[in-house]
Amino acid sequence: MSQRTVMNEGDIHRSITRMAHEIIERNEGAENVILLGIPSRGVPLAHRLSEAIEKAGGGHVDVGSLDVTMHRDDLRRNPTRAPAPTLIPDDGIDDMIVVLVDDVLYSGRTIRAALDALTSIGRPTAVQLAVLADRGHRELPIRADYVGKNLPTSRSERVYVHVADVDDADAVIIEDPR
Ligand SMILES: O=P(O)(O)OC[C@H]1O[C@H](OP(=O)(O)OP(=O)(O)O)[C@H](O)[C@@H]1O
Ligand SMILES: O=c1cc[nH]c(=O)[nH]1
Repeated sequence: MSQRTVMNEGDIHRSITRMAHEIIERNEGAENVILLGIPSRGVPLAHRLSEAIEKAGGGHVDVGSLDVTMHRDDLRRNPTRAPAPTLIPDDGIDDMIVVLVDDVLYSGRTIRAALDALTSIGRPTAVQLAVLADRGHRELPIRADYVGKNLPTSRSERVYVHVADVDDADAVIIEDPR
């Protein structure tokens, strides 16, 4: 097995800062934006994006978390996943621009489940997607609006995002089982 670090703390910080600027530019400000992190690591990343948006002059952006466990299409194959909290800002998501935040985008199935989960919560004006790492190999017609880094990978590899809030330090690592 081999591992290689493809993003370090500085790279992750710069990517989040850039994505924050892109969110502000695309939405002509961030006053109608809500960030919903997908547990587990999407949630601390959403908080960091919110801080970066505020630093970039976009003002305060609410952050919540969206658990997708019960909406997954592999629930029957893997029934032991523990649900995580869904926490929606008090004013809800109606007529807001929801930016879903996740660490890795791969098959797209987690994001499909997130879109399903959102429909029971409200009707946003638009839903956008921010991911720290896009490793390709999509199985559904889903793409990210904001990407920290595109990581060409083989299917046998696995991408691990470490965030200091949960792990020891910030890093993005590709693990090759061979
Ligand atoms: O595009 P996909 O094929 O759905 O893969 C991406 C998802 O996989 C990982 O979550 P995982 O299910 O491993 O759980 P975790 O967040 O608890 O690590 C990652 O955090 C994404 O949410
Ligand atoms: O490589 C992968 C694939 C799915 N989810 C991850 O976090 N990494």
